[in-house]
Amino acid sequence: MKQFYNELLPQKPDLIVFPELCVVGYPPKDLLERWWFIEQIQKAKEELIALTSSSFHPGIVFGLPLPTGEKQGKGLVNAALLAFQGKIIHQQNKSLLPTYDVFDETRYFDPAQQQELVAFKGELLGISVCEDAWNDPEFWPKGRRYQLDPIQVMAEKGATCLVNISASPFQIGKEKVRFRLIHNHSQRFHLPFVYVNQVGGNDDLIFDGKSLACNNQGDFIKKAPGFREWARIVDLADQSTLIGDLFQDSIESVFDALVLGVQDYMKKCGFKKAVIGLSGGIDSALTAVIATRAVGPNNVLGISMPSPYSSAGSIEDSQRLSENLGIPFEVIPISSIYFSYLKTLSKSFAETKKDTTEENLQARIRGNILMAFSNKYGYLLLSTGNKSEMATGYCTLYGDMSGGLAVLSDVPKTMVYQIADYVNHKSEIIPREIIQKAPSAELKPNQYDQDTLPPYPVLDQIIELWIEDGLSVEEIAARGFDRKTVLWTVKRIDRNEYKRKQAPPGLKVTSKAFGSGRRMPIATDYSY
Ligand SMILES: Nc1ncnc2c1ncn2[C@@H]1O[C@H](COP(=O)(O)OP(=O)(O)OC[C@H]2O[C@@H]([n+]3cccc(C(=O)O)c3)[C@H](O)[C@@H]2O)[C@@H](O)[C@H]1O
Ligand SMILES: Nc1ncnc2c1ncn2[C@@H]1O[C@H](COP(=O)(O)OP(=O)(O)OP(=O)(O)O)[C@@H](O)[C@H]1O
Ligand SMILES: NC(=O)CC[C@H](N)C(=O)O
Repeated sequence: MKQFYNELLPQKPDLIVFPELCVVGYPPKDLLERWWFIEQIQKAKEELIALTSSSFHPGIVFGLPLPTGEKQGKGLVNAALLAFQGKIIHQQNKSLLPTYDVFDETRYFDPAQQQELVAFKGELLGISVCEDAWNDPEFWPKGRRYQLDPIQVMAEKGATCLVNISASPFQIGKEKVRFRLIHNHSQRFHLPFVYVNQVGGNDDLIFDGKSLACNNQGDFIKKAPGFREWARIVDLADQSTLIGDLFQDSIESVFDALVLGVQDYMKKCGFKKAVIGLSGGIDSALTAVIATRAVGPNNVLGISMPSPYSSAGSIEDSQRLSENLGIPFEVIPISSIYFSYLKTLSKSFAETKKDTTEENLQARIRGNILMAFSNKYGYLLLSTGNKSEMATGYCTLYGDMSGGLAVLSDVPKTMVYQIADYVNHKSEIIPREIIQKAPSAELKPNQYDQDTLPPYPVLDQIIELWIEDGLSVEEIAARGFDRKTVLWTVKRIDRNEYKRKQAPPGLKVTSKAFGSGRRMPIATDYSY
């Protein structure tokens, strides 16, 4: 923050705006329950105020948790402060505390009691915090709506300029929603609107930035690029509106989001290098591309671990992928370990037939080897399972589910292919053979995903309707899907909740990811 402040000073801005809770990151979760954490926030606040002490310096708006000093309630607010000439000249707390999906703000914060404006350099500023700008019926199709509209209150009190500081995580299609939201406010009240969003990854959430500003007609006059920190001066009287393609293509933005998610997870957790099991399949290939883009080719190790059931292509294709990416590559055959396991267990399993037990042994041997590299060299193991597999439990607990971060766990298999096509749009990075081969776990002879699962285009639509849209079995079937397939899929999704509870955290890119925003019981028995 200080660096940006100092960089912008020579351009003599009036006001510098930073995002919601920028002092602590979003969401700080139960750290907010530690008194020493709150004390550190106070120190950071004083340092930021001190930046503005010279009378030549601009004001700054920034977001942070602040104690209310009250014995009642939660005792904290999610606040926006305006500091100027070494003092706080305005505090506006957040009114609408989102408590749904990944948001849990009523657990920690008390809502604002009122909306106030602040006079600043000839303007009356209406400063709001993220969700306070989201009370627009257009965006709550299921009827959820707050009674209060803080933006309307500020406009009616006579604001001449609206500022919203946000921590709005990425999800597919959300960019357009935010644009419409801010445009609507600006046009409705004939006021300029400055919207400043966080950027960076925090665990499962990826903040894409893409801050923007409208003039008093609702025309966009500045848009920040996505997925990187950026600061520019905006003249709110500017009438030269942005035209052309305002929205980033959604597949490209999912790729960028995943890269940033991996990059920040590794940086913030102290990992320099990552390790990935390369099967010659598309999931591990795409994971390797994302990791390479995130931390550079010298920091990603690909390991091929052929078993008796691996196709010849599994090693060759992985090797070609590694060459294309410029990442180091090792081959560690697992056949002898696998046969040794079978021998060790042969007496105990003598009366039994081969089943998934033997399949899973291979996945677990690979998981063990990858974790040995993680332990020995401090690599982060990236797991490769996609959303379709995580939904249906088509993955082995303590096997291919091993790892610290599940890069694709919110990316349906059909989207994995779309992202792979995007990756290859300029030149072939993922070898064509990897994209064209039929998905196979290669854990027994002639095993293909489609022998166990419905075709991915069908499966992914059912998953979306069940998980993201919350439809019932009957509603999904009414959309033209075979009822038996729908029932099989949703039962399998429910039955595999136990696996997802033990899975590594995954990066959220859809409106409903498995993770902090979807809380389901494991032990359930209800009719569909
Ligand atoms: N409610 C519950 N709470 C806690 N634990 C529960 C449980 N229900 C079952 N379990 C346990 O879970 C075990 C079954 O889970 P698990 O051991 O994972 O094995 P399972 O799900 O039976 O088998 C894994 C399946 O995934 C396929 N696979 C594996 C690896 C990669 C890929 C791929 O294409 O990427 C596919 C593989 O071919 C097989 O069909 C049971 O033996 C039981 O111990
Ligand atoms: N032969 C192998 N060598 C190295 N890693 C493997 C191998 N087979 C499987 N894995 C690891 O286990 C994960 C699950 O792979 P699997 O081949 O079973 O199915 P998949 O979900 O179709 O993945 P992929 O598309 O990457 O093959 C792979 O992504 C990879 O990380
Ligand atoms: N931090 C917030 O208040 C985020 C909630 C808001 N609806 C968003 O996703 O942008």
